[in-house]
Amino acid sequence: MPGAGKTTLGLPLAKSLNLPFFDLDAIIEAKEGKAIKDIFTDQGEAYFREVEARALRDFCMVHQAFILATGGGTACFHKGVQFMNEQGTTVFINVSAAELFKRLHGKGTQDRPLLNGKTSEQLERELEGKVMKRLPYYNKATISIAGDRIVPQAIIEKLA
Ligand SMILES: Nc1ncnc2c1ncn2[C@@H]1O[C@H](COP(=O)(O)OP(=O)(O)O)[C@@H](O)[C@H]1O
Ligand SMILES: O=C(O)C1=C[C@@H](OP(=O)(O)O)[C@@H](O)[C@H](O)C1
Ligand SMILES: [Mg+2]
Repeated sequence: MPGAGKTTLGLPLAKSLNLPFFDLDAIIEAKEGKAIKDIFTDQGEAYFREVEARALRDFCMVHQAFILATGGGTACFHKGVQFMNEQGTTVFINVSAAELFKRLHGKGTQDRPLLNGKTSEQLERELEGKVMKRLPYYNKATISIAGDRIVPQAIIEKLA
């Protein structure tokens, strides 16, 4: 989910495993020459999902061993989780909707177009709804780690 810590945990995780780290949103922004939120505004979500799916597949064609932080929706559109599971190991960082709300309300929604412009109550409900809707996809991940204070070491232990 957005706010789960994919971007934050990805870099130290990659360092510990001696692997290069990449963030799919950053790759998309570089390719499109604009911020994720501007892609949503200018071209809409369906376009973003196509670009995201293409960027993921292009990336995997040229990279072998890496840690990739995806966006929260990557697994859930265009058979994302199925594709990623064919490529390697996927990790579901399972953080409660209540904790996601604590992390994201206020500034955390500014660059997250799907969560932007909502009241606190709307954001809380939106996060709960999204978690429920997306769980069937996230639950297909190879490895799942749950909790509101996940550290890179905990992921490494699950990978071992
Ligand atoms: N393991 C963690 N424990 C506590 N706070 C975290 C953790 N991971 C991320 N955060 C905080 O949550 C917010 C979103 O993190 P981010 O890595 O951007 O999430 P994602 O890439 O999954 O959307 C940031 O403010 C970050 O500091
Ligand atoms: O959950 C989503 O659908 C999205 C999550 C975002 O990434 P983060 O999960 O890093 O916020 C970004 O890819 C885009 O705004 C859509
Ligand atoms: Mg991120």
